Amino acid sequence: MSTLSIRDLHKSYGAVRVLAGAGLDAADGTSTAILGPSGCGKTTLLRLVAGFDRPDAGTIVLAGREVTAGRRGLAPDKRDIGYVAQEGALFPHLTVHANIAYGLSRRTTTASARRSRVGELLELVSLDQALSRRYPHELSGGQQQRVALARALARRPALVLLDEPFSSLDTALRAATRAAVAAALRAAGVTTLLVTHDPAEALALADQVAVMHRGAFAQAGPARDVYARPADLDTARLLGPGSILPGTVTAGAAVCALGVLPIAEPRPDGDADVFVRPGQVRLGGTGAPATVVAAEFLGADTMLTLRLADGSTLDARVDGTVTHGVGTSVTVDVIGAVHAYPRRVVGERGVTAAAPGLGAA
Ligand SMILES: Nc1ncnc2c1ncn2[C@@H]1O[C@H](COP(=O)(O)OP(=O)(O)OP(=O)(O)O)[C@@H](O)[C@H]1O
Repeated sequence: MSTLSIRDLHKSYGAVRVLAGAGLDAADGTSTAILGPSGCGKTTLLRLVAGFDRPDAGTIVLAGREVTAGRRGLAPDKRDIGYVAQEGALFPHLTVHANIAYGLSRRTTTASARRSRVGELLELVSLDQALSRRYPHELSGGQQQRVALARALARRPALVLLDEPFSSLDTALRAATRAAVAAALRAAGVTTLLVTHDPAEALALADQVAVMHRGAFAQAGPARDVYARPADLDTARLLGPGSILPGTVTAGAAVCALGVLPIAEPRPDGDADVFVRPGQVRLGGTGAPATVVAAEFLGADTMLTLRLADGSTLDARVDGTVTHGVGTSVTVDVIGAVHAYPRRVVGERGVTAAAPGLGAA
């Protein structure tokens, strides 16, 4: 059963069209990551679901109830939604306990029931009970985000919305907070919508990844499926780095400066952009000749930029112990299937479009 059903949502601010027919379903108890480039409309979509703003057209159904019905739609506080903003937005003058208990009604719950619920929630988000007497400024950024999640979960909402909840945290804190939040959400069994522009975050946290471009969803599905078969070149690039090589699809295989390569999904014959991830490239063997034009040492890995025989460049992620200087001649092979998309051409007014006669990606 779907907790959330979004259909054909449209929203413009003045002349700026932000959402253009966005549609998405989130099944009960699952987590969905909305992944998209900056400005594609992710936060706007979340705000419409939360009820902070009204769509121009389209419907949002939450737990079987159309919350967009009527002139104003259902008020945000009646939607049974928990919201975690980019920087937690805890009340600075309230303790951790009071922040988490904020949404628990004093009319319907006793002080001891509230204390015990706050204790449960602190445990759920892996925070020490002793923190409950502290104020937000006495917590690290990661702890603040976990308190914000505990507060959002306090009333056992049908849906939790997370708007880039880890973006203000540094790398180490980010990984630990992400793991704690993911575990808490799983344990709570609550349906979750997470907005992010970080592919690692989307792929690691979510059951479903929904890719948004220019106000609509290009693709949605299980994280592994979307990563293995991105619907278009923009989606492939959004999910992680890769090189785009000119080539063709011929008899079901990609043909480019790297040779004849298997492709991940069937494509019609024709000119193509061939997309290769840096981790797929192996040096040595009998592969295509290339020259190292740049090398960046990253610790465990080294990122090499290679020039191929036809002049195109290819990024390769190799072991950090490999020391190939600029100018070194190497050979390269590709592991696994690559992606190939009908070649995009720049239109008369600078608009990119699929090359004629190749159909949609
Ligand atoms: N209230 C508003 N008035 C005018 N324009 C707005 C308003 N809210 C959003 N926009 C515009 O809508 C577009 C989408 O914004 P939105 O915040 O939804 O994008 P986003 O995908 O969440 O981006 P980011 O990842 O950078 O946060 C942007 O061009 C933004 O400037």
